[in-house]
Amino acid sequence: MRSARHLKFVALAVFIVMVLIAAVPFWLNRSVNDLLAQSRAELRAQQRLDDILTSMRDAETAQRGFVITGNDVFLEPYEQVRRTLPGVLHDAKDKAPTDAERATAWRIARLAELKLAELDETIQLRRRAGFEATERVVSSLRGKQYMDDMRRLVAAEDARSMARHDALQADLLARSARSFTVSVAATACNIVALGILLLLIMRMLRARRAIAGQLETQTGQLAEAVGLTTRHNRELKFVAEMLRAVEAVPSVPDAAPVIARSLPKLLPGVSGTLFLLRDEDEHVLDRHTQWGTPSEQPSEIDIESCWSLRHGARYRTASSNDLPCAHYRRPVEETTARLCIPLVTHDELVGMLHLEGLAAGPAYEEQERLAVTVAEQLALALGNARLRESLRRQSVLDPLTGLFNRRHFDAALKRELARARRKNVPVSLVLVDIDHFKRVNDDYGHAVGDAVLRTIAQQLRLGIREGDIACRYGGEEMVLLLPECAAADAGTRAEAIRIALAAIVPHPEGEGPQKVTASFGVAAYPAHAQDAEALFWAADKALYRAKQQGRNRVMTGA
Ligand SMILES: Nc1nc2c(ncn2[C@@H]2O[C@H](COP(=O)(O)OP(=O)(O)OP(=O)(O)O)[C@@H](O)[C@H]2O)c(=O)[nH]1
Repeated sequence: MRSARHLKFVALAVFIVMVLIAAVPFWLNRSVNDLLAQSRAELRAQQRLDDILTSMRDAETAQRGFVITGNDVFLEPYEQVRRTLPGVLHDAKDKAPTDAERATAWRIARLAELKLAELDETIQLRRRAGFEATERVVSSLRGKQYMDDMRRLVAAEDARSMARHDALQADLLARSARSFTVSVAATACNIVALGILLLLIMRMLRARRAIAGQLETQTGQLAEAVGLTTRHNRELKFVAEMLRAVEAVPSVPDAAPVIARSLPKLLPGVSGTLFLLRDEDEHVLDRHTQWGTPSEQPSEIDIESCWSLRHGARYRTASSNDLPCAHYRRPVEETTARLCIPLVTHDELVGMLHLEGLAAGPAYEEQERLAVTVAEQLALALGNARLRESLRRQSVLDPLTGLFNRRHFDAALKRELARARRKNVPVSLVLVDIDHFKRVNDDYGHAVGDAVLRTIAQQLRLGIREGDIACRYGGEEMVLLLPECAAADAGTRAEAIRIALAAIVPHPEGEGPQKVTASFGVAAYPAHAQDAEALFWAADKALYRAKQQGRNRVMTGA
């Protein structure tokens, strides 16, 4: 841009110089014209003086003819001069080019007027007194003197005027020659300047074309960038929407339908399968969801069956030359690509995204970039969901037995009692206390005691329905909360658990007790108590009775 401005400035300067150069011959021509005008004015002034002299000669000849003949016919030229002379005299005096010439013109005019007066006088005399009288006056030579003076003045002026005219001609010739030389030089200069100007204009046009080309390229790049940004923004919006939805799910499996709904929007035409790492087995991933028209995939895969999981990096197959993963059930197609992306967050594997039907060719790179971005974000969101789930579980679960803890039990008891009141249904409570547990600890140590606690917890879990809650209330005391269960049914269930527990041989190798029993205290709302505290107290009293009556038994109600 700066160089274009610079070029414009130089072009303008060259143009001004050209105009100035072109003006020089005009200026010289004007001075030549001035000289010509001067020369012409000189000639006209001279001509006017000559005209006066000629007129006066004509008038004198006419006067002579009249004096000799007395015939008025001879006076005609004289009359003509009388009519025209004043104007001629006035012009001669007024239009003389210089002061000296003006003074001479005045003197000649004065002589002409005197001569004319003398001619008048002789003509009048001829009419009045006849030829002789007139001849005497004419012979006085007064009129001749006027004419001689006039002739002398005009001749002197002629000579001076010729000299001046010659000088002007010489000057004119010199100036014309100079003007020609300058004109030729100016034309040559202007041709050179024009050439420079043309070169500059061509350079300017070239620079402009280059700038226009650059601008066009930049405009194209800008449009491409805007298109790319718009597409990225749309993708980011979809990713953000998906992540928000995944963040809101209560557990990792709940995220599956959200992902299956969102990914087709982000990767249209691409089918996929989401595998998630199994909680209790770090080598197995379960198939959680699929979308699009995916190929058949196993319901669970081993880490070893996928190259991406083995190497911890995305794995792509796009032709039959590529080694397929073991979880592929169909051979690799030549027209589309498959991509396995491990979902890893904070160096921990969360799952694996298997994509199919990816475009082959250059569009693939773009799809892969997006798929990897989505997978990274998804791994993070799923990792967070898993963390949230685990934290939530930890806050309500007892770490040793995996049963709910006392805090959760208290809240659940209140909630179930309120529901029972609203729905007018019973709720039962079963307190479970291990018999002679102190002995187990004393005889085999706390580790074995803990193992016994876990065995009993497992047995309790197995013995209750879905929706029932088993808690470790504290120490070796556990409690079952059985919604919509009356005292009799609760007693029957407790009895079944008791029998199952008594039948277990926890340590067949002899490194722990061969038998474990527990006592059960059962109480129910509304049969034995109306509120949580009373219900618990009633169940505790029943438990106490079971202990009192020899342990390993179930006692019910107040
Ligand atoms: N190993 C282990 N022992 C526990 C735990 N919590 C409580 N205990 C033990 O459980 C025993 C409870 O003993 P007691 O209350 O005297 O009753 P018991 O020996 O079971 O006798 P009865 O209930 O009358 O049959 C104590 O020795 C506690 O130390 C635990 O988390 N792990």
